[in-house]
Amino acid sequence: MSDHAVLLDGVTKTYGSGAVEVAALRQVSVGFPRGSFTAIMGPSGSGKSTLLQCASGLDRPQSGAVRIAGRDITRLREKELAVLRRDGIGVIFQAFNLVPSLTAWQNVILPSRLARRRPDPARVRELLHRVGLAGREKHRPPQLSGGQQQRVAIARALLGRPEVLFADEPTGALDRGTGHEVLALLREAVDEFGQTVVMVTHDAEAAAWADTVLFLTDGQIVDVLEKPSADQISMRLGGRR
Ligand SMILES: Nc1ncnc2c1ncn2[C@@H]1O[C@H](COP(=O)(O)OP(=O)(O)OP(=O)(O)O)[C@@H](O)[C@H]1O
Repeated sequence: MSDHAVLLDGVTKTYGSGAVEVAALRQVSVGFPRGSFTAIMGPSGSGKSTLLQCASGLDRPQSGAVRIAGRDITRLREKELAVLRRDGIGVIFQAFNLVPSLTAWQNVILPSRLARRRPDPARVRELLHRVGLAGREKHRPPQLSGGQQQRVAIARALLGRPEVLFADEPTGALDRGTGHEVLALLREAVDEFGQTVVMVTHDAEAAAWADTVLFLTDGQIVDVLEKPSADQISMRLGGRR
């Protein structure tokens, strides 16, 4: 058994064809060790979201393999992939995918219920509290701001303690305090529960919570920093903060 929770091997993803063809990922090979926290950074359009989409099985690459728990998910049938995505993978993406007719609480526990698990109400309460939604449990998504909806999605992704958590800009829409709490929750998922977190971010301070920071440019990994400080990350990004 590999000690990688997720392994990409020669992953290539191209959008469009002919004159409008864009190579979003070019032969990307990278492993995310079990129980590690990785941040992915890079300029706009460098392929960060595409990497998360392919790694989480939301999109299929043209070539290459994506192994989760040793299985190449690019070869799974839709039904098998849906089960893996429900039970083993948590996603925190900008498209929140909340059910508008359900309350925040009901949205958080929905995947567990679909998987026939019985969520612990104390844990649901704690998660909603820590993402700053105490008192909002009965609100439905249309009654919540965009950032609050995203926090419901974060609590939902954390509740099932999936092996792997993919997060695309999880703190982008949050104030500093709530962003800090969300990063602490992701760090705790790794340190206390051995989960694997892969997070795309533009923010050097957020990336400094990770064990490893990967830099993408033009669909390729061009640099890797281990345990960098926010200042080292900013310097690598060219002094911008
Ligand atoms: N559905 C699509 N159709 C066509 N091109 C796409 C599609 N999705 C992404 N691309 C292109 O693929 C490249 C990589 O996009 P991606 O969204 O992965 O970049 P990113 O690094 O996440 O950018 P950002 O930081 O702006 O979110 C870009 O050139 C983008 O225009």
